[in-house]
Parts: sequence; structure tokens; C-alpha cells
Amino acid sequence: MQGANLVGFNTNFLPTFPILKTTPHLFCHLKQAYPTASSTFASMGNDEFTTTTTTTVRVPRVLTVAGSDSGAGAGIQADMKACAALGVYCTTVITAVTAQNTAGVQGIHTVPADFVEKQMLSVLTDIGADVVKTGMLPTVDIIRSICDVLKTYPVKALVVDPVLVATSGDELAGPAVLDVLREELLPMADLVTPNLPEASALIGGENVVNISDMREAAQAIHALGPRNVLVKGGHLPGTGGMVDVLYDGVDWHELSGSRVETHNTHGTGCTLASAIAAELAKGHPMLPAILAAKQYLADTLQQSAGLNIGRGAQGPLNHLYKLSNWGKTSTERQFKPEALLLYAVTDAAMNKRWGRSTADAVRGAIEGGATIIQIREKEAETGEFLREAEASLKVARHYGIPLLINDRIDIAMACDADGIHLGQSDLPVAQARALLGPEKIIGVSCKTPEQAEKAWKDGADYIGSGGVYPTTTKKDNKTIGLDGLREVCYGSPIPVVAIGGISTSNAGQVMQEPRPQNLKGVAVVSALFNQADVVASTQALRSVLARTVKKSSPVVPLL
Ligand SMILES: Nc1ncnc2c1ncn2[C@@H]1O[C@H](COP(=O)(O)OP(=O)(O)O)[C@@H](O)[C@H]1O
Ligand SMILES: Cc1ncc(COP(=O)(O)O)c(N)n1
Ligand SMILES: [Mg+2]
Repeated sequence: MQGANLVGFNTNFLPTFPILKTTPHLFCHLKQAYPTASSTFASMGNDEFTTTTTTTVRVPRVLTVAGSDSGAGAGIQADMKACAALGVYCTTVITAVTAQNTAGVQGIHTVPADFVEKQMLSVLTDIGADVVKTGMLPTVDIIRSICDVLKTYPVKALVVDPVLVATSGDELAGPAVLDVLREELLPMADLVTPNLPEASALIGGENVVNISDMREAAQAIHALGPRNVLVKGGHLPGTGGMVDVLYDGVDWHELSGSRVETHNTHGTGCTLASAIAAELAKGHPMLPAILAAKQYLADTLQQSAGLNIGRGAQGPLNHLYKLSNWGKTSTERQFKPEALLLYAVTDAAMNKRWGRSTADAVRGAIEGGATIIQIREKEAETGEFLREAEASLKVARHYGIPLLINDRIDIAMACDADGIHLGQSDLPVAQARALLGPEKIIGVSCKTPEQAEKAWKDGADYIGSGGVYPTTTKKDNKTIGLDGLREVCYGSPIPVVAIGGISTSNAGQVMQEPRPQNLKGVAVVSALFNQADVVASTQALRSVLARTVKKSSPVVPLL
């Protein structure tokens, strides 16, 4: 790869590259399996054949040599998905199997170097690759094997993502590999894509913390021999834009973009390197390939920002959002976990005491900043309850705020409410889901992780957990406290809203950082509705929450 000319690479290889590539041995298999198809495979070269009767589209190919991530957010799994999203066939050579999830890396099982080599040969002697991309390379022997194979089977471009540390902070390759990376693999690379800690390690440990450091690091790494260096700025401190620095030995490019506010950044580095490899495989020159890949990553980060996969600090991306947009699915299901932030639960007796209708109470709460409403009516007759629910729903729809009915699925269905909230002794969740269909919201009150797990399995969208503090709104209600709440959160695969005796004086404590990632807000009755001014009391609680719950606040990883 040394001295490969990327401009030549771009213009030369596309038109002449074989339409189908295989070995004569494989061709025999094809002939046996599809005897009538043999006329299609008219001429066959040494290791390739072309068709005279059909025009087959040439499929661009990337070979990724990387580690497996059992959580499928990074590594081989991210590489495959990124390539698939960009229309490129991706083959895989696995260097290590990691036991990994959104919270971190729990174990690494390294594949022996000779077996890495064997996998590479299997791919390169048959399917071939336009571009090789490397990720996690945990041992010196593995790196040497890769260099040896690439010398025998050169490809059009080599992209090296010098993976040393996962986004979670766990080490994936130790300092022992640095010398061989610098001396043997990097000189063969057309592009190397270190993040800030990796750039720092490659240049001998000097801090890389700002753009001027990134430029210096890029220059020093370029001196090791790769044609292009992209120092990625994902770890730059601050909340401003994102800048990656590209250096090709002559020109500098500061590639800037806006920062997507999201916890879901696991695998961004792997995704970027694979996306660049995919764009190079399609025949784009280096700078356009990087720009296209960055655009794909930015779109994917944006589309994945609302995902809630795993309980750790960094969730994965939805690489294939164009195929299956989970964001859209959750809108169809109406439920957005963020809606649990300020959950207002009405109380008929309180409304009567203060001389207001349920619909007026709902309007006040929404105008004060409530993000979801539940109508809880324990005494009223069915006809009256339905009329209250219909009037309240009209208000909630006007403001675009979801409205649920407590317990009474008949009322929820009759007024076409957005969903239902069930207690442990109410209608079972599975039956409620069967009656309401997949789009309505179902919440369940749970006091234990076991109840939460069951609610999730039965089809609930969220858990209401409490009493966090003693309350008079609900008779004989056991107080589980903040510890009990946290225990439920950690055991719950779905979002949780805290309930029970919560007011402006203690909501900050409930939501204080660090807090479980799936604790989304507080549900409140008296603090909003047993007050003279519902709008003002809701506003007061909303501002306490606004101070505590920042959009990108840190969360407690599970492990
Ligand atoms: N929150 C974000 N918003 C937009 N781009 C991001 C964000 N986080 C990372 N990126 C981009 O993702 C790529 C990978 O970045 P980085 O986090 O530095 O690498 P790594 O995943 O290897 O640690 C870079 O192009 C960076 O600019
Ligand atoms: C197997 C494997 N390879 C690479 C990474 C880096 O992940 P990131 O792209 O978030 O830096 C990882 N976490 N696991
Ligand atoms: Mg990385």
C-alpha cells in the first residue's frame, strides 16, 4: 500500500474491476449447482470471470479486521451495519471476541494470530476486498500477520482505526502494540483515524486536548508514514461543535459539524472508519469519502438520539435507520420516555375541593408545564367519568400532551385516550395490550424489580414506582423510599417515573445526579392539584426539574 496514489486509485480501478470474482474451484461448484447458468459465465480469468449475457452490478467490498462487540454497538457489528447502510458488501475477520455491552467491556478473548491470518486468506483469495479497514488489534502478532497478508494481497486502500480504548474507557489494546502499529501497520495505511487519547498514545503520551494539539499530533503521526491522518475530535472538552482534523502531508482540513446531544455514541469511531472505507470502496477520493462518511455518521447520531437500548452510559446507534426507523415506530406508539418528566395525576376529590372541573385542572397543569396527564377517578360513575375524560382529552390533544386513564380500560377505549395506567391488582398488562393494540401507552405501578421485569415482558411502556415518600393520596400504600426506587430502576428494562409524596421540596432529591438512566421524571398529585393555583404550582415543579434534569446529564452505568 505504500505510495498508493489515491487519485489514481479513484479513477483507475472502477471501470476495470472484475464484475464477479471467484476461484476456478468455486466456479466448478457453481456449474454443478446451476448447470444451465454456465453460458452466462462465458469467460473466466485466473481468479475472475465476466459475463457476456447479463450485466451484473459490481458490488464494492470492504474487509473489516476487528473485534466482535457482543452488544453490537461497536466493532465488527458496527462495521457490518455501516457498510450495509452505505450499500457495500462487508466481509469480517475477527481479531478478538469481547463480552461487551452499553456499560463497558467485561471480557476479551483474543483470536490467535494464525487464525486471523487464515480468515483474511479465506476472504482475500475468494471474495476479495477493495478496501481493508482495521479496528481492534489486540496483539503484536495479529498486527504482524495482517501486514504480511496485505503485502501478499494488496488492496486499493487501507484504513486503520487505531483502537486502543473503548468509548466506555476500557482498554481494548495495550501499549505493547504501539511500536508495531507505528512501525509496521501505519506506514501501509492510506488513512489512520485516531481519537484524542489514541493520537496522544501514538505520539508518545503528549496531551491532545485542543485543535492546535490535534494539528500537531496529525503532523507527527503523518511522519510515521500513513498518507492521511484524521484526528477525531469527539472527545474534545466543552459542548460546542465537533471538529475533526485531516492532514495529508500538505493540506489541513478542519472538518467541523454540530454536536448531536445524545448518550448514544458507542461505536461512533468504528462507524466512521467503516463508512469512510465504504465510500472509498465505491471509488470516491479520500476527502469526499470522509465528508460523506461524516454526514452518514451525523445523520445516524441524529436519528438514534432518542433510542433507549441497554442500561449503560453509552447506547448504540441505529445504523440502518433508513431501513427501520425505530424513532418513527415510537412516535407511532405515541410514547416518548421524556414525556414522563412531569407527570400530572388528577384527583377528583381535590378538584371538587378547589371547585374546578377535571378538564380545567388538566388545562392548568399543561399550561404550567406538565408533560403527560393521567385521569384518576376512583368514585365517579362511569358516565360522568367518561364525560370528564372526553373533555380532558380535548384539552390535552389541543396541546399535544398524552393523556392516560387510570385503571378503567373501558373508559380509555371509549374516549380513545392515549393509554392506560394499571395497578398490580388491575387488569393484567398482557390483556390490556391485547385490547388496546400496539400503539397505546401502558404504564404499570411496580414496587419491585420483579414486577417491573414482568410488566415489560407483558408489553408495558413504562413503570410508575413508589411511594418514594409517604403519601395521603393513596391508602395503605407502602413507602419504598429512594433506595427502593433505584432498585426498581436498575431492574426495569423500561423507563420509570417516580411517584408518592413528591413536591417541589423533594423532586430535586429524587432526580439528582447521578441517577439511573431510565428514571425519567416524577408523577405528582397533591403538589399540583391540592393547590389554589394549578398553573403556578406546576410551573414551580417544572423549574425544579429543569434545574436538575439537563438534557445530557450524566447517568449511572449499571455495572
Ligand atoms: N455527539 C456527537 N455529535 C456529533 N458528532 C460526534 C459526536 N460524538 C462523536 N462524533 C463524531 O464521531 C466521530 C468519532 O469520534 P470520537 O468520539 O472522537 O471517536 P471514538 O469513537 O473512536 O472515540 C468523529 O467524527 C466525531 O466528530
Ligand atoms: C470490539 C470493539 N472494537 C472497537 C471498539 C471501540 O468503540 P468506539 O467506536 O465507541 O470507540 C469497541 N468498543 N469494541
Ligand atoms: Mg474509538
